[in-house]
Amino acid sequence: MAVLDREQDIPTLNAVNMVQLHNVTKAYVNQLALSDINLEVKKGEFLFVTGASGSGKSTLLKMLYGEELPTQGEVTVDECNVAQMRGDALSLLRRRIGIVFQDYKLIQQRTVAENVTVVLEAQGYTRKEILRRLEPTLKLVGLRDKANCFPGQLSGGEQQRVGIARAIVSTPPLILADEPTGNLDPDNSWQIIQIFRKLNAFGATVIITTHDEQLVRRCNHRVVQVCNGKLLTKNI
Ligand SMILES: Nc1ncnc2c1ncn2[C@@H]1O[C@H](COP(=O)(O)OP(=O)(O)OP(=O)(O)O)[C@@H](O)[C@H]1O
Repeated sequence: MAVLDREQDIPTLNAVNMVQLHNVTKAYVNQLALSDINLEVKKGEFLFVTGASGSGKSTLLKMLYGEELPTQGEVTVDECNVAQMRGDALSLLRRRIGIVFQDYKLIQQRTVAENVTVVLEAQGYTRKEILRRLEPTLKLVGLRDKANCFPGQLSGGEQQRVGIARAIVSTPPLILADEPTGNLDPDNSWQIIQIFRKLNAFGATVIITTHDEQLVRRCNHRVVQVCNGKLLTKNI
């Protein structure tokens, strides 16, 4: 996999883009994480973000849902300038983003079904609507027969499917997954990626960070690499 050149297209605002980073720098107190990066992700695209540990992949994703703010530059998601969003507006934007974590972040005392629907309950969906969404979501991630299990009764791959189900049950147009296969073996990793590819085929924009170069090579999707705070375009 050869690194070709910098992502240096100047972004232009238009509705075709789901995500746009324009001259974005992110500095933590003692650490420059990202330096003057530009990135456009079109609606319906599937993007892998690769890079060494500590290169800034998670930071990039966190800026998309407002968990971290850029030190300089502009982060636009679904035509919203994320840094300018506050309170309800930020909550509404986040509802349009499904987030999947490497460590699943499941509630151990709740069943699979409850873990998946807890967000819908918090968002005020009716019981009928929650049930209408639960069944096809569990089917899509292959967990229909595990709805009443607790996370501790599931394998790592199954727990990650619950994490994905929770992220997608409200059918968000943007799905962000931070090292979703980081704790999984190659077979499970591949199955998880197949779920994301299916969601992408249904129209979702998907952005996945990963260390797994082999996995990336098996898929024919766009790849960018974070390296020394810069974004490089990669050819697979
Ligand atoms: N809250 C924070 N405060 C200070 N420095 C931070 C903070 N979060 C991340 N960093 C630093 O910023 C850099 C980028 O971190 P980040 O977590 O984005 O990397 P990463 O590529 O996701 O790493 P990994 O693959 O290990 O998860 C690292 O040097 C990290 O130590």
